[in-house]
Amino acid sequence: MRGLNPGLSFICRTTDWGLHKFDSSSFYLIINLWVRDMECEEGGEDTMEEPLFILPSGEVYRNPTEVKMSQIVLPCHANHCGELSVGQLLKWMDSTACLSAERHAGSPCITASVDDIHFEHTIAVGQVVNIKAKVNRAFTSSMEVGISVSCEDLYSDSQWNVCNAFATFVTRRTEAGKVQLKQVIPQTQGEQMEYSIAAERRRMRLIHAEIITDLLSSSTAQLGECQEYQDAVSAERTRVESVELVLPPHANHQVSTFGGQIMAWMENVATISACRLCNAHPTLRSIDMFHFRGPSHIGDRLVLKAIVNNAFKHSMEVGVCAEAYQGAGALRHINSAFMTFEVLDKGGKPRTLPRIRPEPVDGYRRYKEAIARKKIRLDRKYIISCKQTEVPLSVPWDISNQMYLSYNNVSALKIMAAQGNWMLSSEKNKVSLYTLEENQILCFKVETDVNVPAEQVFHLLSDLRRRQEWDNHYQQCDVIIQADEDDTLYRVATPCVSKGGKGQDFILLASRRKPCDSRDPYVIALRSVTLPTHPATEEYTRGEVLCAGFSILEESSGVTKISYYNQATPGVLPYISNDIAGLSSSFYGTFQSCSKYLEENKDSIAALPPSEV
Ligand SMILES: CCCC(=O)SCCNC(=O)CCNC(=O)[C@H](O)C(C)(C)COP(=O)(O)OP(=O)(O)OC[C@H]1O[C@@H](n2cnc3c(N)ncnc32)[C@H](O)[C@@H]1OP(=O)(O)O
Repeated sequence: MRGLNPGLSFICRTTDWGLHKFDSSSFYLIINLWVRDMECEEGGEDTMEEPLFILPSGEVYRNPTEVKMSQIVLPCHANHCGELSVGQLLKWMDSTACLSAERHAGSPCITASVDDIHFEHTIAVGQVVNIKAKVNRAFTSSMEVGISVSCEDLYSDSQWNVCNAFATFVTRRTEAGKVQLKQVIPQTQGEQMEYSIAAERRRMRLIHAEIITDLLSSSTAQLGECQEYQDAVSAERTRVESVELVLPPHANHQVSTFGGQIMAWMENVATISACRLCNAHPTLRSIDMFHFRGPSHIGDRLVLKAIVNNAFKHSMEVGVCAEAYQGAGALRHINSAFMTFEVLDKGGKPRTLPRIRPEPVDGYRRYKEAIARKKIRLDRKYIISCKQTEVPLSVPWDISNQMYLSYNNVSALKIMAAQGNWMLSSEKNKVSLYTLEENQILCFKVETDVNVPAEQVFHLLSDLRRRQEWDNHYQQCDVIIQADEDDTLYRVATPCVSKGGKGQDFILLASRRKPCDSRDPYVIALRSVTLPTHPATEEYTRGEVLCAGFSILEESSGVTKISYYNQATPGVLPYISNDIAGLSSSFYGTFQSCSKYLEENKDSIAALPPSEV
């Protein structure tokens, strides 16, 4: 039963609403879900496949935008080590994703960007590459396409994941102007989840360049002088410049330069550059976002430049840039990316790399920026790539991981909200309490309708300082840092629940999001973070929240559904006591005072100028 003692009674300490308890029906639910979870793992099911979804007509549902490509890796697709060249893989990924985008749009589409990609495995000649792409969400003229790549060994009948990527495609403008794409209607739970998180990924994508620039300028300023290493390789030695004439075979079906071909050329020069540092075969591990800044056409000369920006113990960062010109025309910036390489020994372990000696001025800048980007990448890996259950409760917050922490905060809440197997536990005065256990985490959802427009509910609930006005579990709430317009760090203190005991305090990151379109809810996500300026004190027990928050959706004019979510982690489950009545009455009481407060104050919120709502 994985740490669960059926004889124990349970008390769950949730962030906001004090101590809550469960009854035996909840306990039965927890056990059942746990057992189901274990059976899945032991059965060794293919985790890459979504379960079949049967339509009311009895037919098996298949996403209408889904496109699949399978390719046997031949020697002509491979490098001299017999591994599929990543450039070739990028071409196949781009084509598959473009066909999916065009299936949704019904018109020609171009690649605008491809988010960061991390390659888990190399693929050998003779193995099969299976690529699957589908449109997760359409915005105005752009859409996010999710791409999954797996490798299949036909002789051993085994499959494994190679990478996942998200690409943004844009429909070509017509003479009438920008095209408005039709919406994607998610059908399965997986599609619902991707649809919901796509909005958050888009937000991050569009601010990515600006945020990274700010981060680099603040963090490189803190770095001291470059370290001098004996036997370091001069960065100049790794510089590569190569030109390609864009010929008809390099064009896509719309007669502009095929995006996959540009990425493949970039990967080629980056590999040469990496090889010059280590004099060995480098393996590409990850690529930081490709952004296609402008088009290129047949007859263009594409100038590709690469250089090793910095080499660390086991990895190096190569900067690559693609520029185009026609005849005597000026250079146009087409694309830039950063690629991380490793050199593997015979046992597949990363080898120690030679260090780099940068050139003065620009070389130093690139060297320092590579250190800052490495930290950002590690933070990203730690926060985003970890499974939710592996992320420690409180992650240290700092300016360099702010973007990924707030992404993680919002997406974790959206993932919880998109779960389809919530079970109604109890209902009272139109407030419903649901429970769900996933991956050893017990989740709660409390839902009610209020006669207040969603925007006003959002305004009131997203300022945690105002919560004391309706929630007596919030004793004190102060803003510590206003990270940006939508992300705030608070310290919240709650009163003690037992006689003579201590109160609890929390350091919370609150991330608020307005809807991307009318089908989206307003979201207020909360999670614990740690801040060196706010350590735990003697006076309070430091409490932690893995994932909590509100989803606020206007169902009809002036009627809004408020859903409050919270998670209890395995760590607190053993302390949970067997009394759902306590849990329910606390949730009901708090929710009712919240609804009452909203309805009483809606006029004062409505009177606020639009900029403040
Ligand atoms: C067979 C594979 C397909 C191919 O080979 S395509 C060839 C390679 N790709 C290219 O040549 C594209 C070159 N880039 C361009 O033409 C332009 O930059 C591009 C993508 C049209 C965007 O131009 P803009 O002037 O920014 O146009 P816009 O402001 O109206 O925006 C249009 C929609 O694009 C989105 N967008 C712009 N930059 C982005 C980015 N970095 N990442 C993700 N999305 C991005 C933007 O949000 C807008 O979306 P929406 O219309 O609001 O839904």
